[in-house]
Amino acid sequence: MKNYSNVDVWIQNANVLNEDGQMQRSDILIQNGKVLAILASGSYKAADQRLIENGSGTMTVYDAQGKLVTPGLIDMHVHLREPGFEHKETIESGARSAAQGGFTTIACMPNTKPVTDNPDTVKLVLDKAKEANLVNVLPYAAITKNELGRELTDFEALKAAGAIGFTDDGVGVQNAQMMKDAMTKAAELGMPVIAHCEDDSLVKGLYVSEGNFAKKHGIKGIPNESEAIHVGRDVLLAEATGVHYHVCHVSTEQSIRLIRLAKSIGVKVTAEVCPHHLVLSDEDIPGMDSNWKMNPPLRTPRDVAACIEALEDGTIDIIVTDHAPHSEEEKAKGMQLAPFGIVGFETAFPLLYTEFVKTGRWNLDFLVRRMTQDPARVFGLASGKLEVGAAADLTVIDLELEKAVDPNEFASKGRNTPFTGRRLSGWPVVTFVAGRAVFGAEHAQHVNI
Ligand SMILES: NC(=O)N[C@@H](CC(=O)O)C(=O)O
Ligand SMILES: [Zn+2]
Ligand SMILES: [Zn+2]
Repeated sequence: MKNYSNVDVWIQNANVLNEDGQMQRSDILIQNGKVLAILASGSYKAADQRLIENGSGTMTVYDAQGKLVTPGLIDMHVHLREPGFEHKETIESGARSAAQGGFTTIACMPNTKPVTDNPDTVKLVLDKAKEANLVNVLPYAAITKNELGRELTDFEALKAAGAIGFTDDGVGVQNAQMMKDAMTKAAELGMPVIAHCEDDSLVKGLYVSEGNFAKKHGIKGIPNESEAIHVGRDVLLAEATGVHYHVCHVSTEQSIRLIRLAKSIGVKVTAEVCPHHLVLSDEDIPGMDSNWKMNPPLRTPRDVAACIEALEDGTIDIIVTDHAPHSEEEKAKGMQLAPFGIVGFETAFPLLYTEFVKTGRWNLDFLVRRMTQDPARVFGLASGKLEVGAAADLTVIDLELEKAVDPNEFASKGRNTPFTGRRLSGWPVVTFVAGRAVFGAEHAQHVNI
């Protein structure tokens, strides 16, 4: 046993998933924000005793009491709304909400006001995130100025300012030449293009998908092709340009078919799916309630099944929330007029744990990987794994804790969720970023040794 000295944080009795997906009762030692050691529980006591005898500094001790400790969750698609829409969310409130949901790294979309289409706004986002001092915030920058699809932004300058990829999320890039130019430029810079896939001409004024809900209410629905047409166009352009092309919030069987084909011939394409598109279909929508309105819309049960299978077979790589807060006034405008979007940080893990792991469909390890090391792999991040030397970004999850979703408990300013009242288990209880508890700190006890 090595004599570990100057330990800042000692997490005792953590259940950690090892490389083979097996649970191991472990103690985690943290020093200077990094994982110093992962030891079999019980084995650190003696060393601690020596520390006590030496009488060195202050250590934070947290007894996980057998709770699951995972690498901090990563969410590569979120809306923080600042600058410009601070009444919906701020970087501070969004980061707090992320931490409460167990996320330690989040990548925020540029559909702010001003749009994050210039280096100053990228810097502002990074500065505000630093000020909030909660979770790691990675900004995306827009593909086109003001996300209007007319003129490319300055990719070099945006990359230099700290943007991690380019996307016009919120709208699709309608012009194929524009998308091809963007991909060519991004490929030169070694940056990914992240696409919200939606053909405007097929969705004008529509707000639910073409399915039984639309039929029942006698309204015209959004067809699946509106998404898949862009996916098909873009995988061809990705093949031609060699760019890393990432598909946002995949929701249809047709898109999945195209992504599967593109992957099979070696196109550099990756894809994400949101918890709501794995758990809900249009047939679950209870009525004209805007908390069930999001883009892409909830699709048919057949699409939901296709999304689940695609995640399982690797066609879809990662899970993201697309956390999209809106104010109560905005959402009160009714199904037709309210903005698209639902919040996602604080229900994502418990929802998927309850629906897929507790039911026996997925191993716990599968779910955790899709929310940690897979997003890190897809976007080339250093985080996502619990290992010695890595940043101590960790999430403590109480798999036994069961409670109903109560939006009043959200740290987000947004309350717009279709999951109110749903009983879920597997709630994050403490979130550490670089060894500091940014959520649930009250459970991490300080002792002087
Ligand atoms: N997903 C949504 O329904 N809304 C997002 C935009 C988007 O992700 O396309 C938003 O910004 O509100
Ligand atoms: Zn989108
Ligand atoms: Zn989005």
